[in-house]
This record gives sequence, structure tokens and C-alpha cells, in this order.
Amino acid sequence: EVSITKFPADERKIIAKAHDKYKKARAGIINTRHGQIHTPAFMPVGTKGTVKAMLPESVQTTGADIILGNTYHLMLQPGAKRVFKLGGLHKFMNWSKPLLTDSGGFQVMSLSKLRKITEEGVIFNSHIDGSKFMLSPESSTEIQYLLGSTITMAFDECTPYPSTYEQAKSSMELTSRWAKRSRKAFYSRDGYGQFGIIQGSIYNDLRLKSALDLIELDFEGYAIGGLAVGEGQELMFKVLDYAPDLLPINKPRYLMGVGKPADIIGAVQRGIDMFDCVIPTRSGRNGQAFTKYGVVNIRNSKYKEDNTPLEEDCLCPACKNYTKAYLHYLVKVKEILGAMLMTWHNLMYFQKLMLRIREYIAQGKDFDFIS
Ligand SMILES: Nc1nc2c(CCNCC3CCCCC3)c3[nH]c(NCCc4ccccc4)nc3cc2c(=O)[nH]1
Ligand SMILES: [Zn+2]
Repeated sequence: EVSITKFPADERKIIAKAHDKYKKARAGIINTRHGQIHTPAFMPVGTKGTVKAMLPESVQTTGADIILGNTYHLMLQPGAKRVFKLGGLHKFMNWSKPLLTDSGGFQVMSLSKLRKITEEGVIFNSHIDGSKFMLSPESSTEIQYLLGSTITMAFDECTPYPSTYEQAKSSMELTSRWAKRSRKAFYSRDGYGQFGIIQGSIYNDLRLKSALDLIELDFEGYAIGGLAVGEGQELMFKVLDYAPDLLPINKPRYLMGVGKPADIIGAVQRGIDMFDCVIPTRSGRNGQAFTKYGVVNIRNSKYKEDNTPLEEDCLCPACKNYTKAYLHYLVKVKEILGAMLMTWHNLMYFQKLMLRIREYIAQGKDFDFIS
């Protein structure tokens, strides 16, 4: 058993004893203003105020307790102030459960064309109409407040991989200064939380310094950033062998941008509680279905007369009412229903994986299964 703490006003009960083989795995409940989050949790990504090809009520039936909103896209269009005026992102997109928004920096670096990093923040041109924007710890925190996020992420710089020790050090130090400004700009309310994001690339002393700097700011939870950026699973696990232990044991730990089922299982075994990844949604629209038999590329001609479902025991609409032949056809002719059914199945698959992991941890059972 591990101790109980506040998140942020309620208690976060870690309900299961740590698993012996991987004594760091833990199952818990995060209580927020918008409802409970059962951890380990997978958070589907909502891009422009929607989980693509899904109705919010459909996302709910897959078992998701929390989804991601998208600071970068929403601040450009329709604008955070407008979403606020319209009642906030929960109302705008008709999602009443918890919402987590990233701070936007990572997406600026991967999406916008021209950008400049200064001590103040990141200046960039909108990829939509080229107009100029600035994201800073203060503006990012305010934008996330206007959106009404349940969990706000501190404004950080995701250190690229590979980076030299010096590059990683100065990047991590910038993130620490930005974290302080983000924490100061956060308007704390019961049932809402702000997470710090630790950096430090693959250097353990930098990871430790980053954690110490952020623990001082007493965030409601902590994310491990700067991973899943091309370092590969082996190196990612090498960092995860020690990084989660640098963080408070009784607060949520979120591994950003991860990942495939095998990545998630390995990270849970190393003490991670929360995940987000575009894989189930993006690859679903691309014709890739995650199944217990492995990934099915439904566009493969071998499925064009396959009259069986993706998974005979899956309860999603795709598996209950349709065949692989039909999905093959829909995806091939780019029918919208194809994207819907493939996405629904993949989100269901990821939530079922998390449910099984939570159950195995709670029963103290080994969950080395890779599915
Ligand atoms: N602040 C911050 N965000 C990070 C993110 C974005 C997490 N998802 C946001 C989400 C918001 C809504 C829109 C979508 C994104 C990461 N994603 C990845 N890997 C993804 C690796 C990947 C996996 C599959 C496909 C593409 C890329 N590493 C990440 C590191 C950081 C980081 O240090 N700091
Ligand atoms: Zn299914």
C-alpha cells in the first residue's frame, strides 16, 4: 500500500498493493471536478474539439474517463476567448468528463512553420494563415483556463532527441524557469489540477534536477516529457527504469505521447499512471486495427472476402455488426463510416487493455501479456 494524498482537493486512493514482480505498478483513482479517472488510464486525443470520427457519447462507451483537448489548434481557431464565451470546451464539445490540455509548445515545434524560442516564450506563425502568435507560460496557462481544462499542463520545452548533455541541460533549465512562471499563473480551484513536466533527455542527473525543481512547485501531478521523440523503446525504458521514482509516489505520473500497447505495459510496470497517444485514432483512420492477434491492416486484399469480425468477442459496433470484408471495402473507398468503425474499435481495444491492466494490478497478478 502507498499513502493517500490530495488531488487536488479530493483524495487520490491508490487502491492496489504494488505488484511484486514489478513493485512499481500501481492502480488508483484520481478524483476531479469533472469525475473520476481510473488509473492506469489511456487518454484518447481530441484534436480540434473532437475525437476524430467519434461522437463524445461513443468515446464514453469505450470506457474513456478523460480525453485530451488541443491548446495549439483551439487557440488559433476558434480562439480560446471565444470558447470561453461559449461556455468552455466541455460545453462546446459536449464532453462533461475530465479534459486534459497540453501546454501547446510541443505542437508549435511540430506543426508551425516559422518559430522563435526566447526566454519569454515561443513566437510562431499560425500554420493556418501565417499570423503571428506567442505562447508563453502565462499565455498557455491562461488559454487552458479559458478552455476550462480539468488538468492543465505547465509550459515546457520538449528537449529534442538526440541532444548533447549541454543542450539538454540548458533546455531543462529553461523548462524549470517556465514551470515556475506556469505555476504562478495557474488559478487553482478545487477539483482542478496543474501538472509539471520534467525534462532532461536521457541524462539521469538532469532528470533528477528537473524533478527537484518541479517538486518544489508542488504540482498536483507530474508528466515525464522529452520521451517518445525518436529514442526508441529500449532507451525510453532505460529512462523509465529510474525517472518515475524521482517523482512523488502519491501523485499521478503521466508519460506524454505514449504509445503502443507494449510501450504502455512496460511503462505501467515502471510506475506510470497516465498515457495519451494519437495511435489508436490516427492509425484507425489509416486502416490499422489493433487486435489480440496483432495489428490488422484492413486494406490488405486478403480481407476482401473475409466474412468474420476483427475480434469475435469485442463488443464494439465494428465487431458486433460488421465483417472485415465490409471494413476493408469502406476503408478502401474512403467512406466516413470506415474511419468511424475502425476508430471505435481501436479506442475500445486500448480501454480494454487498460481495464485488464488495472484488474491484474488490483489482484496482484502478473500482467506481462502483450496484446
Ligand atoms: N508538452 C509536452 N508534450 C509532449 C508530447 C505531446 C503529448 N500529446 C499531446 C497531444 C495534444 C492534442 C493533440 C495531439 C497531441 C509528446 N508526444 C510525444 N511523442 C508522440 C510520439 C508519436 C506517437 C504516435 C504518432 C506520432 C507521434 N512525446 C512528447 C513529449 C512532450 C513533452 O515533452 N512536452
Ligand atoms: Zn471491436
